[in-house]
Amino acid sequence: MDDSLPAVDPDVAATAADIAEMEIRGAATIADAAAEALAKQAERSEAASPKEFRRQLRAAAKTLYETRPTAVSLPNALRYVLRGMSGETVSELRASTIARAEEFQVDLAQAQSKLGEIGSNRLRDGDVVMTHCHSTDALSCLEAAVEDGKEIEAIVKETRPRKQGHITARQLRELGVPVTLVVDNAARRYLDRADHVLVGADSIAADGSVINKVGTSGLAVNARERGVPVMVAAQTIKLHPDTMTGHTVEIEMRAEREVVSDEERADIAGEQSDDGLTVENPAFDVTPPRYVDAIVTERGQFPPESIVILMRELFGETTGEPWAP
Ligand SMILES: O=C(COP(=O)(O)O)[C@H](O)[C@H](O)COP(=O)(O)O
Repeated sequence: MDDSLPAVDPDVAATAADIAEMEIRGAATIADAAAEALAKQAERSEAASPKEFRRQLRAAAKTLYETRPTAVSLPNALRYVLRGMSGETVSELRASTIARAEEFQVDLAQAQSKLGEIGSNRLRDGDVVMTHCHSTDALSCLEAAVEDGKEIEAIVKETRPRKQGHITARQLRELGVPVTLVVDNAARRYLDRADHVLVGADSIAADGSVINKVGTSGLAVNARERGVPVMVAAQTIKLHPDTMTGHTVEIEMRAEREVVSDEERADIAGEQSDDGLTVENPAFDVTPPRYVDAIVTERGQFPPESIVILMRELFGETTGEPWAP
């Protein structure tokens, strides 16, 4: 990678900052914003040569890529747009990049609604669904079920430390779905009332492991023990091609202030020095495939163990950094 990459457009820098600070969050939304940012870089570029244009786009992709490490939808989106950048002149390169980014955004939205229809077929009238975090793919399944006239109820886990469950609760209420909001620790008790656990994914590994908001794996283990099926709603943009060649998915560690304030930390430390106090804040965890009943994509639903077939078909042996030529 070239160290002397040019500065990026201020809007690209702003999008990157919003992703890092989680103003823009959730794997599909991040992918959509990244594609749009690349289009903006292309549109605003004043590059004097095709070579310079390509360097600017690579710089923009690198800036966006370095924001958060776990959701593979981000590098998949960047790779998709950059691979569509073609032409001999700056204006051809610009037009092809913008068109490719738009195509990506349209496909993303269509895939989500297709996935929603497929996922909703698993839900019956009167079902109670337990959710974790906030996933637009999971919401799409619930929305399609409601549009089909099914009465659905939801038990929504709060999802500490950032309480994305509140976003889920609000959106479900907008759909008219009755919501019971519970703290994460109450999930096992409320699984007795649930017919399904429904979550999204940030990445799906080749062995069918699901990487999603921390707390998903514990929920899935408890659901298996209680006999409640676990359904993962994940567009194929969440399939992690590098895992086909043995790479693991990096789990993002976030700031300890999301868990304890400075004041709370000082209070815990009391009279002691706080040297011996460690606060860890992993944002995601890994749910092994044996706890997952179905991965629902826009291409149909799959048992987790067979997802690698779809992954190979869609991504071939693609690996490497998204801006690699
Ligand atoms: O774990 C999260 C969000 O984590 P964060 O809030 O840390 O980004 C979501 O379940 C997935 O990203 C899927 O979301 P979607 O289905 O919208 O892609």
